[in-house]
Amino acid sequence: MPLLSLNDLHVALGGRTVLEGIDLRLDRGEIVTLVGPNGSGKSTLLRAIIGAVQPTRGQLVRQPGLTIGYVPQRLAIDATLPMTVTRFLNLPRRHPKQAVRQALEQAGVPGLSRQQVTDLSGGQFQRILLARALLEQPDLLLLDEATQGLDHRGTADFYRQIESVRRELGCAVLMVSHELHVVMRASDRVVCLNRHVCCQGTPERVISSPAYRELFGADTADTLAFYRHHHDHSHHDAPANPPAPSAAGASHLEATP
Ligand SMILES: Nc1ncnc2c1ncn2[C@@H]1O[C@H](COP(=O)(O)OP(=O)(O)OP(=O)(O)O)[C@@H](O)[C@H]1O
Repeated sequence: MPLLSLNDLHVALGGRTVLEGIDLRLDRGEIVTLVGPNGSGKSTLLRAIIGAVQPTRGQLVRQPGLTIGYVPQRLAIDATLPMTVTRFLNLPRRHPKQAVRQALEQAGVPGLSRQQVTDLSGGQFQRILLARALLEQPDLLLLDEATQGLDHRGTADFYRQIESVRRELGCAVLMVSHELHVVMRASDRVVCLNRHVCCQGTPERVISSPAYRELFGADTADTLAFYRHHHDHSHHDAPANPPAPSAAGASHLEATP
């Protein structure tokens, strides 16, 4: 049984259909990225999965006992409120000390427990939100543009952390991202959304599909291909984050550096 399956899912907000006929299945251990233009329904889809919005038609079937960790697009914290990271992670309910320590380690920020939340950098705060989601021991981790506002390095580091979380916990990850060039390396599958699912498959298949090119432009697809070249040779300056091997059977888009 899949962790989650959406069958012909429709969602209407304010009397307008924003998601239409969504069929999607998520299995344990896979990293799936949702891409799509602004307003295409990506956040709404995540919110439907956590139960914050109700489908108007279709089915959303969760594996019994499924636990979901959710990292929202943004979270406003009252800057005048003194609060340590540990205290923040224990809201709204307390967790054992060991669990908090472990979540911070898994999020890649083991040393931040006593830091004031308001003193954290943007990248550190996103890691704390990730730790908060990991406290739930999720089978499925949902990330809604979790790297918004981070620089290129911070973004790449964050996605590397997500891959390590997936390895350690064996959870599935569904993430919304606009940073396609970075996400390409970390995703097993890309789902392109524009109210309905336009196309889905391995990153290579999606960027070369006509539906994707129509939405984002052929230029974007060609630029992205550059980021996923395959190394059968060595460089003098090895990249800090070498591209992951491509999935078997994927169409091969290659650019020479
Ligand atoms: N509470 C609401 N009431 C009415 N319409 C809404 C509501 N929330 C979202 N919408 C509309 O639903 C559509 C999808 O919004 P959503 O936030 O899911 O898109 P998105 O793909 O995540 O966008 P972005 O990339 O800009 O974050 C948009 O047209 C938005 O205006």
